[in-house]
Amino acid sequence: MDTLRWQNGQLVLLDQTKLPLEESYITCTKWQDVYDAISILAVRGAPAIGVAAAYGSVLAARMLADTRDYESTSEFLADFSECCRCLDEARPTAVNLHWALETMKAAAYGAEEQPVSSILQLLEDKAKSMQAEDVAINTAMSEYGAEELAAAGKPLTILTHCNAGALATAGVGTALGVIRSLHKRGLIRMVYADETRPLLQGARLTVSELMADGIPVTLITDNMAAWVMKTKGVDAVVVGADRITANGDTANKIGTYGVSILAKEHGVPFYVAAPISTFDLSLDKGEQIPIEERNHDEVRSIQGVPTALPEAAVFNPAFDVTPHENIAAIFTEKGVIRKPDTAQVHAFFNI
Ligand SMILES: CSC[C@H]1O[C@H](OP(=O)(O)O)[C@H](O)[C@@H]1O
Repeated sequence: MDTLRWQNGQLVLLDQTKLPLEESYITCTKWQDVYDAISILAVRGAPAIGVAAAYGSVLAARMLADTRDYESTSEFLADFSECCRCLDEARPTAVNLHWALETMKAAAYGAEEQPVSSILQLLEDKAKSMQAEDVAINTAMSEYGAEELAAAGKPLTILTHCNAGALATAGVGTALGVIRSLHKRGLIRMVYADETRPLLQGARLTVSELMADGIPVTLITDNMAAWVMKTKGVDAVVVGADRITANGDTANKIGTYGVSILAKEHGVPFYVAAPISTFDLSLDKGEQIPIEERNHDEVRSIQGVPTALPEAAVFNPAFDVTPHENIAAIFTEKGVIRKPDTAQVHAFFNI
């Protein structure tokens, strides 16, 4: 199952809202299709959202060129930027969406002396290279993370939250990439996967990914994490990320912050695996990260089956922020940031 693939000038997305019981695909022929797919989490996960948006911008560029005979490239670029701005509004927290669209805009403006037809091909090539690069990024990050955790010298029991796997990226995943690499080394005893309410990315996606790879995994409900840490010998927590600020504060799926506190209480090291593109160094600390709030019916139901009265008041933040003090290390494709804080992050980025 490909999370996403560019096929005959169209973006084909695995519809993750239907997994794990149904494998169906959404074919995006215009950028608005990509916007919709991102907003309903048919495609999800920071890196995958970025790559999908990059292809969405290619669809936008083609639509503009097909519907108007531009007198100047600058007019085309202005309209293209507006489409990118609209795509950028699909979801607010994962910075990879913004990073990817800024990258595509920079590529387009870097060729503003060229005719529109050349820019169309350049944008398609750029989106394809972004997808290929994410594959390599995942692999490099996974090795750095596995190397760090292999130092324990024994098979490990890992707890993870949400899905930071192949379904969240173009490659093997971030947190699940580290777990896959550890498994290849014979260093996974068990993975405990939080179901991750309300949308159950852990139960629906992480468990099925790891089972498909023959990696031992046990599904737990989110409220079991503390007891599992206390009674099951969890050696480490490894999660993904959606946005990391300059001091190492990390936004990730709602519930991650609580897991980090439980980990601290039980003396379990807490790790984040994320690509460089997930860092937002324009923000000094996590309280500045925009937190997406989603439809209240996601909390009043499970997979569409009502579990609360329709009038029940609801709070539905899709993410929370783990303070850098709770994070033992951040694994990236360029290396490991241990005990992340502003000084460590700046040193890592040579700022
Ligand atoms: C590899 S990033 C995955 C990251 O994205 C998920 O959020 P969502 O499913 O809402 O896109 C979750 O925070 C994961 O850790």
